[in-house]
Amino acid sequence: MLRRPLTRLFHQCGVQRVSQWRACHTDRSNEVLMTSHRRLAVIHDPALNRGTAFSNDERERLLLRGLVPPRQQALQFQVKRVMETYERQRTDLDKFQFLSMLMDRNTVLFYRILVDYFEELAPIVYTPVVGEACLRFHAIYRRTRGMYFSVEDRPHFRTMVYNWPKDEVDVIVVTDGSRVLSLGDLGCNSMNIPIGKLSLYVSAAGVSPSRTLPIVLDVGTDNLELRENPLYLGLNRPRLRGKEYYDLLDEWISAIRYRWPNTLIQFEDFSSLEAETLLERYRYTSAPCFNDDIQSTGCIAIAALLSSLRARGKIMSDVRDEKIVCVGAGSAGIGVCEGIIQVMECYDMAREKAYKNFYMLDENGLLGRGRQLNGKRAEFCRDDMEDGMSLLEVVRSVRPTVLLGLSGVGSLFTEDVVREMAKHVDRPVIFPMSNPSKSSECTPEEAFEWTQGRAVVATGSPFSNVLLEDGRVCYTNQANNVYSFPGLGLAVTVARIACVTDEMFLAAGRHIAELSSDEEVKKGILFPPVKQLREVSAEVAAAVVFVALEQGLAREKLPAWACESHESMVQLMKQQMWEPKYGHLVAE
Ligand SMILES: NC(=O)c1ccc[n+]([C@@H]2O[C@H](COP(=O)([O-])OP(=O)(O)OC[C@H]3O[C@@H](n4cnc5c(N)ncnc54)[C@H](O)[C@@H]3O)[C@@H](O)[C@H]2O)c1
Ligand SMILES: O=C(O)C[C@H](O)C(=O)O
Ligand SMILES: [Mg+2]
Repeated sequence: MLRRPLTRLFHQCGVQRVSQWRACHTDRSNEVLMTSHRRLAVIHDPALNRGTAFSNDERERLLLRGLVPPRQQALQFQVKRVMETYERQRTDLDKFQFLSMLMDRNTVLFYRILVDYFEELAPIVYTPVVGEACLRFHAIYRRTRGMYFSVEDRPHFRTMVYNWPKDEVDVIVVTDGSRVLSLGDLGCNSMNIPIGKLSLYVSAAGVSPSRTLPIVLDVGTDNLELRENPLYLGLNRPRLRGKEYYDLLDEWISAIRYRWPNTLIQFEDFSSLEAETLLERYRYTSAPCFNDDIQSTGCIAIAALLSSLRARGKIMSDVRDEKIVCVGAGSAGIGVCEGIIQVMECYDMAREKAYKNFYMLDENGLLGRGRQLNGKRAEFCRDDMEDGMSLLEVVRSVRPTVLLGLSGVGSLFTEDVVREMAKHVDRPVIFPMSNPSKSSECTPEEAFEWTQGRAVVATGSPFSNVLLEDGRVCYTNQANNVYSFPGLGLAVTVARIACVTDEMFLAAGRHIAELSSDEEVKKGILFPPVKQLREVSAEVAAAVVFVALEQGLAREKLPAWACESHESMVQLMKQQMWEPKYGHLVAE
């Protein structure tokens, strides 16, 4: 395990331990809601609303008699009705809208169906359909959710944060909409991204929905088509850049920290330069924050790669022998490759040597001799190869074992490229990780067809398994950061982790790689399917908490029984998960 100077981290993050396991942490699944609302105000509050499920007693106390149909229905029948209507929606965007409206109406019912039908619904509320919903946000907008902080709101951020009605916020997901999936600058239309990510914190890791806050920073957009559209809901101005941009971010983070000093902040879909700069600016100087596209994507790539070693009958330390071609040198590509370098370091490989295992390409081809780049990117330039070589040339000359796609450009892994790779390796590892689906560098079907089913495949967006002509089933995996951020959020919330470190993502990635059985892995199933994400999140959370304990960053004193083993910690994490069910509703 890599180590950082912990005393410095401890000091910078202002860690203060609490001495007691707080009683309020004993059972998050069974929330008690208190309300002074009565009559329609109850029904119109999605956190309180139970639709037809209000009990007679609740109808009496909250003055609801006559305001809802007489027959009382259990949650399971509401689920049945909602799912029947959902199935009748014609397009994916209709389904997205239907679910958004349900989310606005009844929190418990929305999350009940999301948890129960996760595999079917996650691709709608999250990748890939959320991308389409962002493109159309201005056209399909119905009701506000979350908060917007715009250039024009400066210098009022410190007062604005008090407009949010909750004193307790566990997780914020924030974007400035500058790089939404591979769809480019979508400005204020990006709000569905934080909403979608947070709905996965709740459904996949049991973070309480009332303690989440989606935020868009409207710093303008350079998307002229949007700006000129009269229905666009963001500011009609070019994107703020340079010092003014960072000043705005400083004001925003200071306002957030003023009201919610411990809240986890997830930076999402910022364009690469800003993503990397903001991460370095805030990671050790303010309370917990991380960049999902860099760190969390690194985590799932680590998991997929290590698990693929098992699939190929190798041992984990063989990671040092991988030859990795990564197409895409944005923050996601760099985050993934840096994550894999950390794994190589765990197996005693010197960092300088580890860089030699990588061949990175951007839109100008291979990062080779003479390429002028700064920071981490410069480390990946190959002095021993000509700059700008094409992907096919690189694959031909390098004979890679692993091909990563983080370019945001669909179909870059052409038949020539994949067949060339497959000539030299028995089981080519092919991870087209770009989102949404149409930006996938190749489809699993193509990867399996061009390698006669020998490839080990993981994609960013969900794809089905593939049936080859000879009757063999080839398994695909979704290498998406959704395997990591919800569990991390649960860990930070429960253990009140002061600072999110790379070691936490590393431990989580290594752990996810162990979750599938040998039999599954041999078939190419690299980790459990998304429908088991709640279990995976508990595993991830436990792995993260142990790193936090080791690094002295857990401020909550956790019960001794939970710290005894990984399994006990998983049990604690499961206990802490919010469950979508109608709990106690107390009339104040
Ligand atoms: N699977 C996941 O969990 C996950 C997580 C984060 C990001 N992503 C995806 O990764 C992609 C990239 O994200 P980013 O933030 O790094 O974006 P980015 O725009 O900063 O980076 C894209 C990189 O690809 C390069 N590129 C563009 N066209 C190319 C071409 N034709 N050939 C080779 N390289 C080319 C660019 O030069 C740049 O280096 C997006 O599609 C995003 O959705 C996936
Ligand atoms: O949103 C996703 O599906 C993954 C990732 O955060 C991305 O930006 O593509
Ligand atoms: Mg993202």
